[in-house]
Amino acid sequence: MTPTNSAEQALDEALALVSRAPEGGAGDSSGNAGRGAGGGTGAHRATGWQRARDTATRAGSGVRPRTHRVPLAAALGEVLAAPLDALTDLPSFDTSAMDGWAVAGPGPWSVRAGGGVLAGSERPEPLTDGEAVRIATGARIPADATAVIRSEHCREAGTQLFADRPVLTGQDIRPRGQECRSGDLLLPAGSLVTPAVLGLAAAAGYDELTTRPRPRVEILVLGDELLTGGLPHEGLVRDALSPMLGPWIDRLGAEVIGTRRIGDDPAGAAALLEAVTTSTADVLVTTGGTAGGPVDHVHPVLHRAGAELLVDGVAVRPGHPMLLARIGSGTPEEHAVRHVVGLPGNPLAAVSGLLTLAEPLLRALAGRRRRPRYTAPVQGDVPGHPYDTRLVPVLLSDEHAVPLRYHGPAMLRGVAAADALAVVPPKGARSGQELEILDLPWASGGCFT
Ligand SMILES: Nc1nc2c(c(=O)[nH]1)N[C@H]1C(S)=C(S)[C@@H](COP(=O)(O)OP(=O)(O)OC[C@H]3O[C@@H](n4cnc5c(N)ncnc54)[C@H](O)[C@@H]3O)O[C@H]1N2
Ligand code: MOO
Repeated sequence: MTPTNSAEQALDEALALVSRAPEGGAGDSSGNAGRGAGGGTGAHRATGWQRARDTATRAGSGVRPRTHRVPLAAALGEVLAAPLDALTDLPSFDTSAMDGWAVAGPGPWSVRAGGGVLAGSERPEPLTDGEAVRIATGARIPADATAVIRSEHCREAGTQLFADRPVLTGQDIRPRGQECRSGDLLLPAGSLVTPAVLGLAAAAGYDELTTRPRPRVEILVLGDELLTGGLPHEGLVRDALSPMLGPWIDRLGAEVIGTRRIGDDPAGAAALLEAVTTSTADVLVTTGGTAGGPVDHVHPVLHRAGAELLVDGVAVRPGHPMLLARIGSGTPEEHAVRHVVGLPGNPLAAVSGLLTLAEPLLRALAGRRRRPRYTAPVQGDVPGHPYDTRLVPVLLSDEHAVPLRYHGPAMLRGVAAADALAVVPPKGARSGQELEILDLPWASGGCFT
C-alpha cells in the first residue's frame, strides 16, 4: 500500500466510525452535536466539541483555588494569587542613565579630583555649583547635580570639563520613582508569572511570590497489550502514551506527580478504583478503556466511585469516547474535589482529548487565562465528518495551515511533525477557509514550565 493510500484509509477509518445521524440532527463545531458515544449505541449523546471545552473550563474554574508562597524561580509558569505591589520606589535612588559626568549648574565645570562614582559605590559627596564628577551608568547621582553628560558629548581639558552641545537640566538622570512608587500596583492577581515578571518582581524587591500552585496530575495508562521497551511483537504494542503525556501535561502548566500502568484484569480495575478515590492529585488522566470493549473499565469504575460524568463522549474525531468526570463536591465534609479526564487509547485520539478536555481544565485550575482564539486559512480542501468536528495536525506557514498526512486515530506520525491542530467543522472546509488553530504547547511559545 502506498503511503497516500494508507493515510486515506486511516481517514476513512476515522470517518466511518459514524454509523448514523445524531439524535436531534447534525451538530456543529460550536454547539450541540450529538451522537451515541462508546460504540454508537445511542445510549447517550456526545457533547459538541466547543461545549465540551467550555464544560472543562467551567469545571476547573469551579474549584476553590489554593495558594502557596514560593521562591521566585519556583513561581515561573504559575499565576499570581495576590497583586504584585512594588515594595520599593523604582529606581530607588536618582540614577545615572549613562557613563559620563554628573555636573552642577552651567559649564564649563571643574573636575573633582579623585575617583568617580561607580554603580553600587557609597553615597557621593554633593556637587557644588560648577563642579563635575565622573559617573558610571547605574551610579547614584550626587546631591545638587543638575544633569549627566555622556562621555562622548564632552571633553576634558586639564582640570576643566567642556560640553560639546547644550546641556538640558535633568538629562540622563533617572529620577527616583520614575517607574513606580512603593505600593504601586505593578501587576494584578491572576497574571501569569513569566520570565519578565520574575525580573520585575526581583527588581521590585521580592524574594518570594504568592501564587496558585500548578494542578497536580497523575497519569494512569491502561492496557495489557502495552510494552515498555523493544519492538512490538505478537499482538503487543509499545506504550506510546506514557512517554508523551507526562512532558505534554507538564507543558500545559501542571505538575505530573506520577505515571502508573494499570492492567485490564480485575486487579487493574481495583487499582483504578483506588486511584480515582484516593489519589492526592487534582486531576487523574487515564488512557484507554473508555470505549465499550469487554475490558474497558473506566466507565464502570467511575460509576462505582460515585463520579459525576460532566462530559461523556465528544462530537470530535478522533477521540470521541473521551470523558470528563468529577469526584467529590469540595465541601469541607468531603475530600477535595478531583477530576478525571479519560483519554481514549488510540494515540491521536488521546491527543485530541488532551486538547479538548485536559488543556482547558488544567488552564482553569491553574487560574490561567485562555489565549485569544486565532484562525489561519487552510491549504487545500479538507474532508469533514458529517456531524462531528475534526482535529487535524497542520504545519503553519506564513500564509497557511497545511494539513499533514498520517492523521489516523492510531497514528502519531502527523502530529509529531505538526505545529498545531486545525479545527475542521462538520462537513469539511474549502481551500482558503479560515480554521481555528490549536497550538501545540512547544510550537506556540508562551509556556513557561
Ligand atoms: N465498537 C466500537 N469500538 C470502538 C469504538 C466505537 O465507537 N465502537 N470507538 C473506537 C474509538 S474511536 C476509539 S478512540 C477507541 C477507544 O478505545 P479505548 O479508549 O477503550 O482504548 P483501548 O481499547 O484500550 O485502546 C484502543 C487502541 O489504542 C491502543 N492503545 C491503548 N493504549 C495505548 C498506549 N498507551 N500506547 C499505544 N497504543 C495504545 C490499543 O492497543 C488499541 O489499539 O475505541 C474504538 N473502538
Ligand atoms: O477513532 Mo477514535 O475517534 O477516537 O480514535
